[in-house]
Amino acid sequence: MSTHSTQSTGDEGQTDDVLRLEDVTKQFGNVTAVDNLSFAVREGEILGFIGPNGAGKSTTFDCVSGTMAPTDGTIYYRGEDVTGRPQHELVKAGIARTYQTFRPLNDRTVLENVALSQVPDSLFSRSDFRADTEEQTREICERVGLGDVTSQMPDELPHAGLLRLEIGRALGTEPDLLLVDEPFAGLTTEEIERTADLFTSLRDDGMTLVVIDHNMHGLLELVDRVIVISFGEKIAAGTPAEIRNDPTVQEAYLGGEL
Ligand SMILES: Nc1ncnc2c1ncn2[C@@H]1O[C@H](COP(=O)(O)OP(=O)(O)OP(=O)(O)O)[C@@H](O)[C@H]1O
Repeated sequence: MSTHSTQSTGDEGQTDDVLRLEDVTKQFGNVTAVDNLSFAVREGEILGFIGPNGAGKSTTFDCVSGTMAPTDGTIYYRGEDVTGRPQHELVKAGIARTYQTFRPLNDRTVLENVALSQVPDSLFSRSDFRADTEEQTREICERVGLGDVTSQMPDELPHAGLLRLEIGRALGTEPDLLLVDEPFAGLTTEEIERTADLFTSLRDDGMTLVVIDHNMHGLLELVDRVIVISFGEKIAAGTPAEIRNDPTVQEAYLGGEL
């Protein structure tokens, strides 16, 4: 992971970009889900990526993480053009994501779920499961708050536990850049605080995060900077305070309080 750098506002002229999208468009037939979208993610920041329902946030994550290729535009990761690369290559390069709908392996324990998320090259030595893999897996389980339930099955976990497992599986790939899709949905206020603390600690260790969420209070408390999209287009970028008071953003949310 990389060293945390000093934050600043705005979106232009930075040289410490981890990720840069240039004019990215994604169409599904006649639907333009992402429309000529450009923005950068800086080393060591927690970036909020928000917008109303259907604005194109998850589709942007899909394009960045290699779940699908954009129709047009370019995605740079650490200066390299990675547009349209398959997900397994991007995972190896250091990009991980979580999904709104959790995707655990339901017939595997918590420990096995996290172990199996690790990049296959590092998982086995010949045919043996490496001892250091298990140690690392247990450390990840501890880190996400699942240290006491490593032998449980996913269906025994409460919603917050499944979220932690989703994050643990992403951490198993040892990402530099973690894309988190709506982590706070369905969590209590206390669980939101604990999850936000986990993200902050990951950032403090040098990871860069992009977080989508509709819980504005939780998100704006957490992030360093925010990009707002509506109908696939960027409509605002700034600090949480700037975004809270931005009339364009308030209008996009149909008068909803930010
Ligand atoms: N696979 C698909 N096929 C067709 N249309 C799609 C597909 N995926 C997304 N869309 C459409 O693209 C648009 C953007 O969807 P997306 O899920 O990216 O929005 P979002 O901002 O993540 O929304 P939400 O906050 O509700 O999760 C929507 O109009 C959606 O219906």
